[in-house]
Amino acid sequence: MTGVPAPAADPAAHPWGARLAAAVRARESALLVGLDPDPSALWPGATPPSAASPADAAAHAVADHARRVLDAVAPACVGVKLQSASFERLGAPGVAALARVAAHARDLGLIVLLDAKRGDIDVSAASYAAAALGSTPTPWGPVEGLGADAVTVAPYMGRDSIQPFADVAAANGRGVFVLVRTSNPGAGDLQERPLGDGRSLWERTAELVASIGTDAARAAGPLGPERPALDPIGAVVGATAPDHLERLRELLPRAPLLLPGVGAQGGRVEDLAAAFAAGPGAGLVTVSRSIVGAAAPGEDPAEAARRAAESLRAAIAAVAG
Ligand SMILES: O=C(O)c1cc(=O)[nH]c(=O)n1[C@@H]1O[C@H](COP(=O)(O)O)[C@@H](O)[C@H]1O
Repeated sequence: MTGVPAPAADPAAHPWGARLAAAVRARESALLVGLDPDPSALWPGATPPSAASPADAAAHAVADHARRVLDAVAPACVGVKLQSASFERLGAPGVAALARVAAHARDLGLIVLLDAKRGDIDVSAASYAAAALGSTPTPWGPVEGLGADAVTVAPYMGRDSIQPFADVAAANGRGVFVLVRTSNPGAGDLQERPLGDGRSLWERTAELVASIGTDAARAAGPLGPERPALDPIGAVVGATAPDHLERLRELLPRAPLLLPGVGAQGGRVEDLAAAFAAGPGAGLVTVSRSIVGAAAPGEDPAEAARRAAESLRAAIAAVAG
């Protein structure tokens, strides 16, 4: 333990990299459970209030499902990745459910990562960043956003679209994960394209992320021995392309890497060793379907999810060393 408290305690007082590493050490897990709730495929048992509107009923059921998933798997996890649109699609009740689920995750001591893949011009990016990670000054006083610990960001619009997230994150002890080399088949369409200098677009994106991360670390304090091992700006790197991991780690020596794509998309924890090289928090594996949908027909979904999460936690620990 480093003396840096785990996620919920006064985030602004400690840089994200140090907080993330402390959380992974304290919980002995580098696993984030992903919640992408489909209202038509929830765990059985939710009973919405009678006479509720469809949106209220669905949001109630989604929140109840999400709470039960978290209660089952939290002991094996360091955090939860909440897929924003899965909640937003239920309108205002869905957004309220997202906030309630985030609060429940925090109560369980989990890091809350909002997976919203934002990307916009600077002024709009600042609004998105405040909504996810910060607060907004108003004539009536500051208004808190969701209070997530970190958010995913799409880099297509370039440095000035990412920088507001880095700024809001730094001011609040939060983190950012920028899409660098995603897990989906379409990643090849653009990210693998060679640029004029022979490097691929994902390599150039990784360099941009490293540069923003170094600037953020410099702004937080001297880049000497006191600098946390991890920068506040991380990268999303699909577990479906493990051959890229060594090069990514070379380009991003201090970035936390968020690794989706294990299980349902074919990625394997055993292939991810290079991601963990920079120490606790350097590699974070996020798994949605293979945990939440782990149960065989007739099996208790909570027990199956608990077992799947525990087995992933152990597999990651074995690879991370
Ligand atoms: O940013 C992400 O979380 C993400 C990036 C990526 O490259 N691939 C990817 O599948 N994801 C997310 O991971 C989740 C799917 O996880 P699985 O159900 O475990 O395959 C969804 O929320 C995706 O949006």
